[in-house]
Amino acid sequence: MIRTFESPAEYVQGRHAIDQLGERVAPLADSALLIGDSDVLEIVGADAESNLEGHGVDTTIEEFGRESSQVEIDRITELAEDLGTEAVIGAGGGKALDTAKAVRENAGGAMVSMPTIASTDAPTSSLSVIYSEDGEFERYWFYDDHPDLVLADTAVIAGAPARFFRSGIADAMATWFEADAVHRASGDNFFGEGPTRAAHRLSKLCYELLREHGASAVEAVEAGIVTESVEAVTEANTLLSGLGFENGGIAAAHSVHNGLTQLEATHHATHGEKVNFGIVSQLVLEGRDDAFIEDVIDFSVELGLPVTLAELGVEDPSTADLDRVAEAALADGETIHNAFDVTADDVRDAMVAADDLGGKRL
Ligand SMILES: NC(=O)c1ccc[n+]([C@@H]2O[C@H](COP(=O)([O-])OP(=O)(O)OC[C@H]3O[C@@H](n4cnc5c(N)ncnc54)[C@H](O)[C@@H]3O)[C@@H](O)[C@H]2O)c1
Ligand SMILES: [Zn+2]
Repeated sequence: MIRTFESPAEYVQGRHAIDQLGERVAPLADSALLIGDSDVLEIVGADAESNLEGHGVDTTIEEFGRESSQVEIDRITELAEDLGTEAVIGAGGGKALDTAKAVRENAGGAMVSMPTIASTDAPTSSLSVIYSEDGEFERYWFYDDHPDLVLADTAVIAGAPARFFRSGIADAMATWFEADAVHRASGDNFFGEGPTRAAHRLSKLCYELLREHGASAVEAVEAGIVTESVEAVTEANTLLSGLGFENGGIAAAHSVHNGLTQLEATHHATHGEKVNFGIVSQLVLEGRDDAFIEDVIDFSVELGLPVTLAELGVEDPSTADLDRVAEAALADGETIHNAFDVTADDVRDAMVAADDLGGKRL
């Protein structure tokens, strides 16, 4: 079996890491197009621009329209090509970073991820998740290249609403359960090859850090302060989860997430919040014992993560709705097939059971 492990070229994390943006981008490019939505630009736009310009990187800023859709990718690609910029910098959450990656794929040059929230493991990966303009999951888009630089400023991340940080913990917890399921089923990683032992162990370290530091890190972010717990969890959410999911492979939790996007009512829930429900659904599919599942649910509840469909916005779902979610979770190419041989009835019933178990622990 061929095993592969790939990663971004450089990862930088810490309080005021943004002060190093210019010196780290300058060796990669003489000009940059920085994209972020209006809220993100308000927070980091001016600092990023002056730091880049201060290191001789000619910088253009463009407001991102908030959805990683083909239409938005095409619009920004045209701008990057017209400007002839040598680097695309994505600032913000997963959607801005995924859009920046797609623009780099189209326009060439270097790609820099500057996550301003630790909400997902998108910053390090070499793929984008593409949605319709209405926010429904459409497809994954895989690239040959990883980001050239990932720069995470923990002062910015700890200053953001804690909900994003909690969501990143859920996305990162899924990394362990999914990589472990793929490992046991001899499934593939995101590169279509076997996962390395390193990927499996990094995913486990990711989960351990979350269990050890998750609660205190969430409290710190609620207070807007940076502690070593915040550093540990940011690293787990961003670096370890990113390396772990891509190199270790994902499974049912993310397929349930993708299925849930079929229901309009879930669109206000974050990626991580939907993934959290997917984790418990996956554990039910695996036939884990009651105590194990209750422990994961209790940790989620302690952190304030949703464990029921109602918390995701879906009150009293009809069987037809749940069947639609289950069928979407089992669509061709879905990652659930990496580790599970199950039917739509199995997935629907696992979601009903997860919802029921979650409701009992609230
Ligand atoms: N490509 C991958 O490998 C990968 C992995 C996981 C998730 N994803 C994708 O990532 C997306 C979800 O990302 P997300 O949950 O980060 O949502 P998001 O990108 O929509 O960002 C959420 C919000 O955070 C706000 N924000 C960002 N930084 C802030 C700050 N410092 N302070 C205040 N507000 C701030 C933004 O304005 C935005 O409204 C989904 O599309 C998902 O599919 C991709
Ligand atoms: Zn995810």
